[in-house]
Amino acid sequence: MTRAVLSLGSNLGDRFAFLQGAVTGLRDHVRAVSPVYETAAWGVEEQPDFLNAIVIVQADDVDEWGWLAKGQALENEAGRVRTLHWGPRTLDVDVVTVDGVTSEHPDLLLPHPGTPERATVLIPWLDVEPDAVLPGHGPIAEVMAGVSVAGVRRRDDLRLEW
Ligand SMILES: Nc1ncnc2c1ncn2[C@@H]1O[C@H](COP(=O)(O)OP(=O)(O)OP(=O)(O)O)[C@@H](O)[C@H]1O
Ligand SMILES: Nc1nc2c(c(=O)[nH]1)N=C(CO)CN2
Repeated sequence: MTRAVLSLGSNLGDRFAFLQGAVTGLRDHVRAVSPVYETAAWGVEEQPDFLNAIVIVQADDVDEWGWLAKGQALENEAGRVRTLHWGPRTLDVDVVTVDGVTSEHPDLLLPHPGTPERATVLIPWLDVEPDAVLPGHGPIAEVMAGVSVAGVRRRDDLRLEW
């Protein structure tokens, strides 16, 4: 059995519908879904704001590569076109962590190396798992203490169904 933390992001088209589509696609495996956050883009800053959320999933028969494949299938279903690195996208699904698994394979780095710097991941993750630990970095509450919360706003008017 594996349990994974997935990060969802969208900043093109009907952003909320793309996040909801991903959660619906994962529904057999979903254990928790965070609130939705409106977030200023990092990386390439001249692009529309993102909606971000975290989903906790669990399954008997899905390993870390299986979670990556499910995420990529959902991105493809959302019509994602790969253009600019860190550029706009209808749907991004990152595998943040998989319990008990670390990986240095470039196609599947675990934990996802961006996590310790990204309030867009840490804030929604804290909402659903306040005691979570990021392997190699410690409790996420402590990691978050060193990260700016600027540009991250909770959207209580948006709620993902699962
Ligand atoms: N933990 C991971 N989760 C998702 N994709 C990963 C992970 N580790 C490595 N990758 C690889 O990253 C590539 C996808 O990169 P993508 O274009 O989505 O990056 P990005 O979302 O723009 O940037 P970032 O990965 O920094 O969030 C894929 O080839 C995938 O195999
Ligand atoms: N706020 C925000 N900015 C981003 C995001 C994201 O999910 N949220 N994802 C990116 C590429 O992975 C690039 N920039």
